[in-house]
Amino acid sequence: MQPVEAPGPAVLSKPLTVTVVGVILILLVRRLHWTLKLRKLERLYSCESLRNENGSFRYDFLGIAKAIELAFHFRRRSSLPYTNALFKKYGETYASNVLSYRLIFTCSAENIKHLLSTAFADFDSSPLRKPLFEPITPHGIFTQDGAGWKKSRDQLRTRLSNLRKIVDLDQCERHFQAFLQHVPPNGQAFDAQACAFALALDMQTLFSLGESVDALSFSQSREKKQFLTDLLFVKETIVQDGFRGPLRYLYPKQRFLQCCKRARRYVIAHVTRQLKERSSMSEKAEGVSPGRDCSTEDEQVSLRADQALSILLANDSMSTTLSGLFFCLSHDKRVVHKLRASILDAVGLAPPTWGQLGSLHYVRWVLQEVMRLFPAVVFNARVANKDSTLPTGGGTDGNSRVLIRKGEIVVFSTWARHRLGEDFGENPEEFYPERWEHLNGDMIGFIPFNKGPRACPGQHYAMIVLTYLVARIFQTFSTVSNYNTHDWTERISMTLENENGVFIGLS
Ligand code: HEM
Repeated sequence: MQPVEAPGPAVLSKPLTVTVVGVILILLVRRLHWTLKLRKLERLYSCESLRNENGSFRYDFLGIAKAIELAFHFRRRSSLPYTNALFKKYGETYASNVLSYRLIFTCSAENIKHLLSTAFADFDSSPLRKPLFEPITPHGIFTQDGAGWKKSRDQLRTRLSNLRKIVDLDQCERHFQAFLQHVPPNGQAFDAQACAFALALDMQTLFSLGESVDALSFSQSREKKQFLTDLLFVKETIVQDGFRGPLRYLYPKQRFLQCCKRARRYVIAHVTRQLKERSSMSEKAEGVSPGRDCSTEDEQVSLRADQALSILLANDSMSTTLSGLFFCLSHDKRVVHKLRASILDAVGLAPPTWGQLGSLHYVRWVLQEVMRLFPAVVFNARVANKDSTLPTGGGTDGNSRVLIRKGEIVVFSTWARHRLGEDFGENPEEFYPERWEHLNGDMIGFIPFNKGPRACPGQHYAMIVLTYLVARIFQTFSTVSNYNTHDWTERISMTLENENGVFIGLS
C-alpha cells in the first residue's frame, strides 16, 4: 500500500492566502463605499475643505509635536491666549493633527449652535468623558449619551424644576454668614477664591447630600475633610487625564481609584440615609410598608449617588463666577459703587426676599459680564457619532460647510467665543456690565451654561443663589480693595480658576 503523504506547505498556505486576500478585498470595498458616501455628502452640502494648522506642524505627520505644544501651554498656564491666537491666525474654525487624531477647533457661534442644538443627536460627549468619569460616577449624567443620558437628565430636571422648593433663602443666609466669618476686618487681604470655593461646596453638598461638608467651618470633622480631599484629587486627575488624552494610560491610577472609592462610599452612606428617612416618612404617612426589593434599593442608591456626585463635580462653576466677580470688582470702583447703590435702592439693607431678587437688574448684568469674561467651562468637546457637517469654516473665506467624519472630535472654545469678534460690542476683553443693557442673555454666542438639550440644568438655581449672595455681600460692604500682585493666570481645573488666587479686601 502506498503511504499517505502529508500535505506540503504550499497546499496549506493556499486557503490562508485566499482568506487574507478576501479580507483585504472586503476592507477595500468598505473603504471605497465609505469614501463614496463622504463624497456624496460633501457634494450634497457643498462642503469645502477646512483650514489646517500648518506652520511648524506641516511635517508633523503623527501629530506628536502638536501634542507636546498643547501640553506645554497647559503646564505654562497659557492655553487660553495660545488658542485665541490660533483662532486669530486661522479663522474661527480650523483643523489640527494631534497624535494622529484630526481635531477640529471652533469658536464660531453658528458651529457651536449646530453642535449643541441643531445637530445635537449627531454629536456625543460620552466617548471622551466616560473613561474619565466612570470610576467615580459609572452611570452619572456626564458619562452618558442617548437614552441613558435622557433618563438621568429627566430625573435631574424633576429634582431641579421647583426652584421655590429647592432654593432655601434662609439656608443661603446661613452660608453667607459663614462666609463673612472668613472676611478679615478693616479691608485686610484674604483669598476670596478659596472662600468662594468653600462656600459653593457647602451649598452644593447640602443640596445634593442633605448635609453640608462644612468647608467654611473652623471645626470640620475628619471624615468630611477626607471626603473633600478625595473629591478634589478626583477632579484634578480627571482634568489632567482629559488633557493627556491616550497618554493618560501611562500614568499610575492607584491613588485616583482609592479616592474614587472612598468618595463614593461617603456619598452612598449619605444617600442611603436620605432614602431611608424618606421611606420611613412615607410609611408613616401611608401606614403601609413598601415592598422591599433589594436589587431595586441598591439600584436606587447607586443612581442617587451618581446624581449627587454629578452635581458635586459640576459644583465649581459657582465658585468660578464668584471669584471672577471679586477679581473684576477689585479693578473697578465705579461698578462696585453702582452695584451697591442699585441693591440698596431696590431692597435696602434687609436680606432680599424671593420676589425682590428678580428686580436686581444690575446684579444680573454684572453676573452675566463676569460669566462672559470668566466662563466656568472654557473648552468643551463633542465626538461625531456619524458622518456629518458643520455649517461654517470651509473654503478660503471660511463660510462654506465642512465635512466631519464619524469619530472626529470637535473642540469648541467658550473663552474665545466670548472674547473674540463683535457679538458683545466694543472692547470685548473689557469688563463693562452696561453692555448688557443692549444685549440679551439668551443671545446665540453667549454660552456660559451651554445651550440646547444638554445645557446646564442648574442654571436658574445658580443665578438665584448667586444674585442673593451678591446682594448680601454688597449690602454689607462698599469697597473691594485689590491685593493681587500678579496678573490673572489661568488654571483649567474642572472649571476655571486663577492660579494665583484672588486676594482682595472687603470693607
Ligand atoms: C454659575 C454656575 C454654573 C455654571 C456656569 C454652569 C455651567 C455648566 C455648563 C457649561 C455645562 C455643560 C457642560 C457640558 O455640556 O459639557 C453644565 C452642565 C451641568 N451642570 Fe452646570 N453650571 C453651573 C451651576 C450648576 C449647578 C448649581 C448645578 C446643580 C445644581 C449644575 C449641574 C449641572 C449638571 C448636572 C450638568 C450636566 C448636564 C448634562 O450633561 O446634561 N450646574 N453646567
